[in-house]
Amino acid sequence: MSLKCSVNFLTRMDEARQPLSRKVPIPSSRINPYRMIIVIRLVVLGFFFHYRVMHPVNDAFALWLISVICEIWFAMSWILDQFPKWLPIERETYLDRLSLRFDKEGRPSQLAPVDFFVSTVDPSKEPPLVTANTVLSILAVDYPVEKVSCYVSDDGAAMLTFEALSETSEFAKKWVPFCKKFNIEPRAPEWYFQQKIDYLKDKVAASFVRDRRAMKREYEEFKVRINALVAKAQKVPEEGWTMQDGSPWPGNNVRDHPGMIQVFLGQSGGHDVEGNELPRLVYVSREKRPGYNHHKKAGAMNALVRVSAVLSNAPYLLNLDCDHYINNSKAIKEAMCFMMDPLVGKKVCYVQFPQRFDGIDRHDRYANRNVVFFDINMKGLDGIQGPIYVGTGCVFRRQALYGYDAPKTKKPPSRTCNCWPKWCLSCFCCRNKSKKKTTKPKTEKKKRLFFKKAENPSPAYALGEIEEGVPGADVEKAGIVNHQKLEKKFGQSSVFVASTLLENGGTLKDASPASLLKEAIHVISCGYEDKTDWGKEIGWIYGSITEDILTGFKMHCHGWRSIYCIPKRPAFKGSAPLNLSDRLHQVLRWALGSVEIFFSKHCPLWYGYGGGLKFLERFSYINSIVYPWTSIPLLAYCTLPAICLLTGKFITPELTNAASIWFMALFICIFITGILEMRWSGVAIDDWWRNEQFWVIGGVSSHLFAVFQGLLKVLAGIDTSFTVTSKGGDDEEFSELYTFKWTTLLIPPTTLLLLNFIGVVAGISNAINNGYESWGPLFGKLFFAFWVIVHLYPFLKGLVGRQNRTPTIVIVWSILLASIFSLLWVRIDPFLAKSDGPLLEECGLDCN
Ligand SMILES: O=c1ccn([C@@H]2O[C@H](COP(=O)(O)OP(=O)(O)O[C@H]3O[C@H](CO)[C@@H](O)[C@H](O)[C@H]3O)[C@@H](O)[C@H]2O)c(=O)[nH]1
Ligand SMILES: [Mn+2]
Repeated sequence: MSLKCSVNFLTRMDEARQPLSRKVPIPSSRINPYRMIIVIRLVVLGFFFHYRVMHPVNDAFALWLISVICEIWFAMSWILDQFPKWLPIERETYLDRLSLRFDKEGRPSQLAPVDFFVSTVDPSKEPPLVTANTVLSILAVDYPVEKVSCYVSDDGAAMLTFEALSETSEFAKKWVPFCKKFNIEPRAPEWYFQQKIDYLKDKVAASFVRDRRAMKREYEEFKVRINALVAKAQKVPEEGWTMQDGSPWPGNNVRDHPGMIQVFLGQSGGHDVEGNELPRLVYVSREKRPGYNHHKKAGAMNALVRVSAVLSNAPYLLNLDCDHYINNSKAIKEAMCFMMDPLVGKKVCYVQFPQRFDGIDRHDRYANRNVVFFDINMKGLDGIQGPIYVGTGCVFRRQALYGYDAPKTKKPPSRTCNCWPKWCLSCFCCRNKSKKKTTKPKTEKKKRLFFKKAENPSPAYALGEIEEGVPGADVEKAGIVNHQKLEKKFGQSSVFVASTLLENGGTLKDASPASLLKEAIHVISCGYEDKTDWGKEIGWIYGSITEDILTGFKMHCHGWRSIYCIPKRPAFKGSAPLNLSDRLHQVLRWALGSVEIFFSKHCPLWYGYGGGLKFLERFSYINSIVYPWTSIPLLAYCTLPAICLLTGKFITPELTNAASIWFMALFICIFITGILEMRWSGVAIDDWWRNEQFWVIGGVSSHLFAVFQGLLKVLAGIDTSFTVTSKGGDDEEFSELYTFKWTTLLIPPTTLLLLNFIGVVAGISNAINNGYESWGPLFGKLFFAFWVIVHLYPFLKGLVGRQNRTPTIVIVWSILLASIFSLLWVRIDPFLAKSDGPLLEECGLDCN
C-alpha cells in the first residue's frame, strides 16, 4: 500500500510540475492551404493591378482613376489585415494542475490575489441592476475569498449607484454562499434565473430545489428594492440628495465633488449568512473639479489602480465594464494558468478573453458579436505577440501597468563558460544591470529586505538600496533620491510608491485602516496626476476614447506579450447595442478613437520603433488605427456603380479574355480565402457575411463621420465626448432592435442605397429601350450595384423598422441628396464622351 501511495504521490508531484497551459497550433492541413491561397492571391493581385493600371478607360478616365485608387487602397488594407493572421494559435489550460500546484486542499491557497475593477458612469444608461449583477458575479467567483477585492468606479457620482451597491452587498451575503454551495453557473442572478435549461441536471443535493426557490424569491425582492431606488432617483429633490444619515450627498454636483470611498464587506464588513468571510467591495468615486481633464474611462481606471494599490495591492487586476459579468466562475483561474506559470508567466502583461454577448438578435443583424474579430484576428495575433486589449474582460499584471519593460528572456549560458558557479555569477551580474528585476533570486532578496524594514516609515529606502546597488552609508541618501524619482513618476503618495515596489503585491500590515483610507482619498484627488507619468507612460493611456488600444499598444511596445484565452464556457458576457442608431454611434466612437490615435504621438505608423513591438503586431495596430480612413475610398466605390449605370460608362475598358481571367481569378481567390479562413477558425458563414456587410455599413457612415470629427478635433480643437452605450435592462425581447432614433449617421448609407436603386432602374429601362445588345455590358454594372445593395441590406432593414415605416425625415433627406446627385451626373456628365446623348431623357418605364 505504501508503495502505491508513493507512486501516486510521485505522479501527482510530476503532474504539478507540468506546464499549466499548452499552445494548440491549428492543424497544418487546415492552415497550409490557407497560407497558400494568400500567396496566390497576392500574385493574382499583382497581375490584376498590372492590367488595371495599364488599361485606362479613355472615355471615362475619371471613373477609371478613382476606381483604381480605391482598389489599391483596399488591397493595402487587405494586406494589413491579412498578414497578422499568418500564424493563428489556440490554447489549452490545465486547471487541475493549477490547483495541484497552488491550491491544494487543506492547505492555505497560494493563488495570487486579484483586484477586480468595474466601471460605471451613468445609472440611467447603465441600470444599477446590471452593475449589481456584475458585482455579484465577482463576489461569488470561484477563487479564495481573501484574495478577491472588488472596486466599483462611479464616474457619475450617483447616490443611486452608491445605494444600489449597498443593497447589493447585503444581498451578496445570501447569494454568494448559495452559488458556492451548489456550484451554479453563471453567478449573476439575473442571468442564472433566466436560463432556459434544466436547472436540476447534475444537481444531487436534496435541498437544491428548495434553496433555489427561496433564492429566486430573495432575488426578486432584491430586484424590487433596486427598482424602488431607481424610481426614487428619477426626480432630483431641489436641495439635492440626502444620505440615510441626513447629511447631503457629496456628489450632488457631478462635475464638482470630492473623492468618495466606501468599503463594504471584507474582513470587518460582515460575513455571509453561513458565517464565512466575503470578498471586499469598495465604492470609489474619484474627485471631480471643473478645469481638470478627467480622461473618461482611462482616468477612472487609473484612479482604481491607485486606490487598489493602497488598500489591497493585488499583483493582478481584472477590469470589466459594468455590464460584463463573470459567466464562468473559473475564469480567473484560467488566467492564472498563464500568469502564474513559471515558464510563460513572467513576460505576460495581460490575458485577454474574448467579448461574448447576451441578448443579441438571432441573426445578429449589425454584427454585434464581432465573431470575425474575436475568433479570427485575435487568434492570429496570439501567434505573434498577443491579442490587443479590448477594454474589458482582461486580467493584467499590475507591474506591466507601471510602465516597465518586460523582463528580458534569460540568455542561455555561454558556451565558453562551463563552470556552474561562474555562469551563475555572470548571470546574476547581468541581471543586476538590467533595469527591471523580475528574476527569482532578486525578488526574494527584495522581499526579505522589505520585511526587515517594514516598520521603517518608507520601505522604499530599503529597496532603493538594491535598486541602485549603493553600499553602506550612502544607502539612505540614494534611497531618498530614488524615492523622489519614483514620486515624480507615480505621484506624491509614499504609500503608493512603496506599493509599486512590491512585485508580488501585499500592503503594509501595520498601517491603520483609517490612515490607508485617507491615503486612498489622496490618490483619487483630481490634481494627483499633475506632472506625473499617469496616462502618459503608466496605467491606462490617455489621448483617445479607445483607451484600450493605446494601453495595450504601449505594453507591447515595452516588449510584453499578451495571451488570448478562450475557455469553453465563455468567461465573461456583456450586452451590446441592438438598434441601428446606437450601434452606429458605438462604432463611430471606436473609429473616432482610432483617428485620435492616428493624429497622436502614439500612432503605430511611427511610434515605438526599436522597442519590443514585433513587426506583424505593428501591422495589426496600424490596421486598427487607419481603418476609418478606408471609408473614403469605400464611399467612392459604392457610388461608382450608380454613376456607371446612369452614365452608361464603366470602370474598365471592354475586357479581353486574358483580362477577364485575372478578374475571375481574383474573385475566386477572395472567395477561397474566406472559405479557408472559416474552416480553420470555425466561424460560421453567416457570421462571416454579417461582418462583411457591417464593414460596408459602418464604413460609409460611422467611419466617415469619425474621420471628419477627428479632423475637426485636430484642426479646430473640438474635444470628443464619450457617449456611453445604453445597456438595456430586462425589457421585452429584442424590442430594442427595432427602436429607431434619428441620427445624421443614417444619411450617407441611405443616399447610397437610393442612388444605386435609381441606377438599377435607369440602367434596366435604358437597356429595354436600346434592345438586346445593350444587356451584355449592363450585366457587369448591375452586378456591381447589387454588390453595394446586398452589403447595405441589413441597414435597409434597420431603416424600415418593425412597422415597415421609415421615418419621413430620412426619406426626405435621402431623396433630396440622391436626386441632386443624379441630376448633377446627367447634366454635367463628366465621364461621358460628348458624342453620347444623355441617358435619362429617353428612359422611362412607359417606353417599351
Ligand atoms: O467617463 C466614462 C465613460 C465611460 N466609462 C465606462 O466605460 C465602459 C465602456 O463604455 P460603453 O459605453 O459600454 O462602451 P462600449 O463601446 O460598449 O465598450 C467597448 O469599447 C470601449 C472603448 O471605446 C472600451 O472601453 C470598453 O471596455 C469596451 O467594452 C463602461 O463601463 C462605462 O461605465 C467610465 O467609466 N467613465
Ligand atoms: Mn459596452
